[in-house]
Amino acid sequence: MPGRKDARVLALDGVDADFPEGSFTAIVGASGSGKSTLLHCMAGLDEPTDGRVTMLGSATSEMKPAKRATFRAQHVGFVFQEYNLIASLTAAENVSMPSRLAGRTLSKGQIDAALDAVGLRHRANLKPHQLSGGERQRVAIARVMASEPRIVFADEPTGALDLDSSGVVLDWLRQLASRGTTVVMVTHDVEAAALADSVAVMSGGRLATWSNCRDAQRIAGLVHAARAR
Ligand SMILES: Nc1ncnc2c1ncn2[C@@H]1O[C@H](COP(=O)(O)OP(=O)(O)OP(=O)(O)O)[C@@H](O)[C@H]1O
Repeated sequence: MPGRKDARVLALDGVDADFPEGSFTAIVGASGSGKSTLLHCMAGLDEPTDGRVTMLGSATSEMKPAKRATFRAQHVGFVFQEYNLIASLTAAENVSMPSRLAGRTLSKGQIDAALDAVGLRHRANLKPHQLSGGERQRVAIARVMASEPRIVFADEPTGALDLDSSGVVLDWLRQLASRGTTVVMVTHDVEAAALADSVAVMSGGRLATWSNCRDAQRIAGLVHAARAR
């Protein structure tokens, strides 16, 4: 822990998981159970003190940071609650940025289509501070759509959205997986988790249960049971 050298937190403990290509997995669990840490370790945003992460056949946890960043730019998309939009760029420029970093230039038509899909074409020239929280989240989604990554990590993708927009986002994540993208989504929303192909339940830094359950109430029960264990 920063500033407290002796204090140690075991955020993840013996997690062993495989996310097949084209699968849509929800990671659920009580607050503090390690969901975001797992997502960050998988995505290479945090470095595990022990263990190994492999994506698309490459051991990304063993890559040097610069190589891992290039790998992420080429293959990975993020939909995080903090949006991670670049403040000085417009919505349209934010959408085109990952592809530019990966060495591809998007046409105006591709950028417009991605913004259209999330209902924000009319906001293309605005900067993040001129958009609402939900709109920023939708720009982050358009950005991932336009760059068509092979893997998408989503952390509470519906957290800042109203019911309608949540439905659009979840539909889109489903479609993405059906086209072969691997989607891993951390969520507290059991209704959202019920739309995934499988649900991983975390508790105390461990993966407590895997389930194919599509019933929100039963998923809530699994979270509760894992917490009680
Ligand atoms: N930078 C950090 N320093 C110290 N402890 C941390 C840090 N990040 C996370 N933790 C701890 O690690 C554990 C797992 O945290 P994590 O954020 O992964 O949980 P989570 O399941 O995503 O929680 P939430 O649903 O509340 O977002 C928690 O006990 C948390 O307090």
